[in-house]
Amino acid sequence: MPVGTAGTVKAVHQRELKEDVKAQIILGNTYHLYLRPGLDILEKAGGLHAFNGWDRPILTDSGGYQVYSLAGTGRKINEEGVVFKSHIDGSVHTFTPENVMDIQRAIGADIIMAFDECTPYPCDFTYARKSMEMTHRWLTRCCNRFDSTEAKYGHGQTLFPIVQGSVYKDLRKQSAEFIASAGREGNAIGGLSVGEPAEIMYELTEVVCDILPKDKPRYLMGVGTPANILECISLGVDMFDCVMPTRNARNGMIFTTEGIINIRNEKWKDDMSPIDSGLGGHVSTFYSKAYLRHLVKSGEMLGAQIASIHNLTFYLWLVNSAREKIIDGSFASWKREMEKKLNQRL
Ligand SMILES: Nc1nc2c(CCNCC3CCCCC3)c3[nH]c(NCCc4ccccc4)nc3cc2c(=O)[nH]1
Repeated sequence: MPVGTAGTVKAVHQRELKEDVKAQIILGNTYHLYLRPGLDILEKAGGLHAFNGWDRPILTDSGGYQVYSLAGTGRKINEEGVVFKSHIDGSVHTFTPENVMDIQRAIGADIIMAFDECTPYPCDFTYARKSMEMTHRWLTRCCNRFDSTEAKYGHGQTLFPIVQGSVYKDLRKQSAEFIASAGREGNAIGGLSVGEPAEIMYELTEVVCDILPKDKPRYLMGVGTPANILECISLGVDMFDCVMPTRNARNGMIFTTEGIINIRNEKWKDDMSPIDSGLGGHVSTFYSKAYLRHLVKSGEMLGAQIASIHNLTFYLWLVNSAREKIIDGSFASWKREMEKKLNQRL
């Protein structure tokens, strides 16, 4: 799911997202959109879909993680919620389980994330248990608020709860059972991809996926590299979001079907071959490596646009290919073949 922050997937038009990248769900950012442009503008527009013109599903995160990672110092967490200072103008705000439900309803997200605490890593068992238990109490408050309010713009909205428990198996099992018992349309796995080794992330993802209901989508938040994604698909994950394809594109890290390219590297200076002839989509075959390198080195906006569309097209190609291989029963062997290339630096 391509990540947007301020109501846009950076440097990419909706038409390109639909026609080139072939994206379905994109992410919006509750923390950012609440601060700017603000709910009054979004409501006047008729919601985020009307505002940015994306007529497919939008998922918004609940803002807790963004406060944790963006507002940094100025925040204080207590049972009520999180008090934080805007990174834009320093104004003080409070997010609670109740008001982030209202905020995400007002944004008009199709998939609304529960208000949780992403437990920092590393932390001791007691801290992780207390943090998980608060996330569970907050989930109950989210469900009560969500179930007693209506969608604002005529289209349905659904709430996904989020499993926590840090890196402790017993807590992860407890949290997965509690989240599953909420009986929602989809379930998310949080508190991972926060600095823990990949093997730990895989082990806990497997533990949680084995407990969450098989007939509901499972969303692993904030993951990840192409290799992480293939491994987690094999463990049972259906949905992913990561800033990597777009953020890394802007500094020249290009994912291709043959391996990873740092386009700023001298070696691509006179390579007139397409960015990635193994990938469908316009930009990957229309533009050369040398041209993209030149644009990125020159800081040209078109460089960020081409690299972002290409990387997103690659990520969507990877997961669509994985789906096809699962259906025709060849996923395990295809994954082994792909893994040789995914980590290869060209
Ligand atoms: N509620 C919630 N969100 C989480 C997120 C944010 C997911 N992306 C939202 C999206 C909304 C729109 C704006 C962008 C973000 C996570 N991201 C990561 N790792 C990222 C690790 C990473 C990977 C590559 C580059 C930077 C950071 N772990 C996460 C855990 C949680 C969690 O427990 N609870």
